[in-house]
Amino acid sequence: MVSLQNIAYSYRRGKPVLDGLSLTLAPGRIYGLLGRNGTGKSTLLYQMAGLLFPQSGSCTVFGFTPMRREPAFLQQVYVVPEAFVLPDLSSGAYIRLNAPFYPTFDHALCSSILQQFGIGEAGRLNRLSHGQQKQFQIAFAIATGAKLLLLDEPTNGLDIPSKQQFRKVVAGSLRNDQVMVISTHQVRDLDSLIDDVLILDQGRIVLQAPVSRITERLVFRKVKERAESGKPLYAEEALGGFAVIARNTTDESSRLDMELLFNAALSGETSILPILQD
Ligand SMILES: Nc1ncnc2c1ncn2[C@@H]1O[C@H](COP(=O)(O)OP(=O)(O)OP(=O)(O)O)[C@@H](O)[C@H]1O
Repeated sequence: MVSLQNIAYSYRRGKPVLDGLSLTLAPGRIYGLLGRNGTGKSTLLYQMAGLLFPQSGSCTVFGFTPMRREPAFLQQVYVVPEAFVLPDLSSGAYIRLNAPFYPTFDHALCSSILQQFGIGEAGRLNRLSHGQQKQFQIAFAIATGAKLLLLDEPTNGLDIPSKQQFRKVVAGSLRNDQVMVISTHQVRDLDSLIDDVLILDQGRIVLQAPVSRITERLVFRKVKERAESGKPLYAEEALGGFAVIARNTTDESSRLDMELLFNAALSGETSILPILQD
């Protein structure tokens, strides 16, 4: 269990990035952390990882306080940062040097994911392309078996087949005692991968809801005329008509349009968020 209570954090005085943020994450789930550029998604991930310390409030991760940075905690958390530099080492040498920090590291799983990404025979890591370096980092992260996996914009730099591969690898490898948080502002990349949506805005989580609850209570439709959907809760122009969100009053089954939900949640439209509350 990951629990953040009333966290505040600012880099510069008077400019809070996190401002009274509370959040609880359960094992066995993949959370999609969405937010505009610069809203504080990375800052939030770093609080959970013990890389930044809350200025007020409390954070606990599987019973540990991340800011204490105890070795037993650090073995159980892995962050793939948005930007990183890999050393001038072969993948095998990198794994031999770094895997021992993670007692649950699974070498067979690491090789299998690297194969799936098509970089099984990777040469020197610093000579791989940016996208391939990202794939290597994702494979290493999953293979650590860490109970908290934090992926910051993991699909940035991946081409379309690699994004599909990423979704397949992640969906197929999470154990039910692990929590994964994937931050992105490219909301479509998380389609059909995540269990729960988290939206961060103005220092707080403005929406936390399982995808199942969202599609139970709301319907997402494409219509030619705005009026076709009765009185939608939210509508925006889309190719050939409108994309709309309406209340699901007839157990209609529709596919979550994450981008539309994200736009609706941040549009100032106040009727949608209360409908999705627990
Ligand atoms: N080291 C730093 N010093 C000062 N300000 C910072 C620092 N790191 C981030 N910020 C500021 O904090 C805010 C949140 O940044 P953060 O990187 O957490 O956002 P983000 O949601 O991850 O953004 P993006 O989607 O663009 O990656 C931004 O306004 C950013 O300029």
